[in-house]
Amino acid sequence: SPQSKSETIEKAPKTEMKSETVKKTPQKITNEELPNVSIIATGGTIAGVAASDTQTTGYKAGEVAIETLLDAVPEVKEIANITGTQLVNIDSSAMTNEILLKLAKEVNKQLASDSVDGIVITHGTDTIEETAYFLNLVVKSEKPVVLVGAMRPSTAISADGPLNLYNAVAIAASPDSKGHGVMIELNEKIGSARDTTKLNTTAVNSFDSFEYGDIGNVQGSKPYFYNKPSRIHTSESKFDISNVTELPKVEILYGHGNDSRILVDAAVKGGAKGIIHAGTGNGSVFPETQEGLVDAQKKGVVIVRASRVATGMVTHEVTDDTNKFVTSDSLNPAKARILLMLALLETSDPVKIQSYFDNY
Ligand SMILES: NC(=O)C[C@H](N)C(=O)O
Repeated sequence: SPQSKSETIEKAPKTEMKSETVKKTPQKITNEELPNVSIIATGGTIAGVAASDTQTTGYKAGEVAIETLLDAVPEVKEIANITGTQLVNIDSSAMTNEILLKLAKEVNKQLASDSVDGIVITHGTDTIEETAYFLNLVVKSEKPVVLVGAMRPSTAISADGPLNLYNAVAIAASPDSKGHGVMIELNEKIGSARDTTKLNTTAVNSFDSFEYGDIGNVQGSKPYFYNKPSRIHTSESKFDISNVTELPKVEILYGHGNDSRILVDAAVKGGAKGIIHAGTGNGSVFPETQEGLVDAQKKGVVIVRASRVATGMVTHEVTDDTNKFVTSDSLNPAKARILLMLALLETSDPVKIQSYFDNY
């Protein structure tokens, strides 16, 4: 079960693992001249430990604490004053709505302070895109928030965590990064929270925003930006979780041939307030499942037609108006679930909810 440990590190620990270049280049700039970056650690493979340095699967994610992550990359102290908080230490497949709310409140609290210029969140890659999109919708600040993970555990040969973490700090420390919404950094790429997704189960270059493009990249301690997300995010977003203690239950159902309504009925019985249907093609639904969804909608459950296909939008059809269904635009089912949970805090009117899907 997720550990809930909260602590603040005033100074990053000294480490033995320094490169020669770092040793020979004493810092000339005083700490007061450096931006202040807060790192919030939540676990993941970036904090994962394997039995040997050649083991890159079957390891335990969310094992080492933030101090150890920083030990591996002491160079971050040359580009920012670092403070650290260990929020939880979990494999991100175990992410809960409770932790999402706790994290969002912590981020908003820290960003409200003049002593924080940007935030880096270390996170497992399995659900990093959902957490990033959630924060993109509820963070009330223009300051940079960067989520970072790794595909190889911290103990692996050529672990990708240290450079990813260094690059994430470089992004969070730069004034150029303001106003881009929440970002995801892996593999020197800067992706938007809305459009970046995991594309490969194990490869280091797993993350991409393949349909709409990355927003930038980071090279030599500096972010370079080329695109700005045009959908509503952060300060402009209407979603406010400051007084929210629980998110509505939303289930995702995966469409397929020879489907049935069994899982739709189970979701309704289980108390779902919303259902994301990851349909075939352009969000198509198997006939019996469709009947189940129409019945669920009549009971007040909000139905969103999304797609199990990796790219493209689900178009809104006249039949959706008749059925009172919402369509997901170009959000994948996992991200559609995040938006629907927040939308349901406001309303259960499908027309209103459709307008959120069209704009966020
Ligand atoms: N690469 C990773 O971080 C995967 C891991 N299962 C996690 O999401 O925590």
